[in-house]
Amino acid sequence: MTGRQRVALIAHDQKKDDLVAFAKAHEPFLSDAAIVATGTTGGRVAEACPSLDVKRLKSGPLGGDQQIGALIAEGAVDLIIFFVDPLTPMPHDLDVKALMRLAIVYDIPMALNAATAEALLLHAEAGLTAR
Ligand SMILES: O=C(CO)COP(=O)(O)O
Repeated sequence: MTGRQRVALIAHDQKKDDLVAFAKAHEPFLSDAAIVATGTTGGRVAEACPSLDVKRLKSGPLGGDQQIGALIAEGAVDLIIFFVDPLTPMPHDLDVKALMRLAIVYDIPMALNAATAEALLLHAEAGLTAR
């Protein structure tokens, strides 16, 4: 993949600390990327990592997952890091499922937990195409 990577960052509430730590650990790579994030996640990441270019969308339960889904459909996302909380029921579970479905439809690399996110960014940082 060439050019500036377009990375979507999303985390459920119980996973936000983990995603912030992940973003800090990968700040050099992410500071070269154009980042979109759901509202609260984006605020947390931008606060912790001032060097990052983070575009904040709506909060997840208010449509943020659907906005990211729309960006996927438009071909505007190269990589998705989504730290999912599998233990808490969500009012917007259908939106989360729809986002994941579109990532599969368009074959966009998507990490749903920290271990996969590490692997995906190692790959991207090595300059390898992620797909
Ligand atoms: O709910 C989310 C993803 O489903 C995340 O939304 P926030 O980043 O606004 O908390």
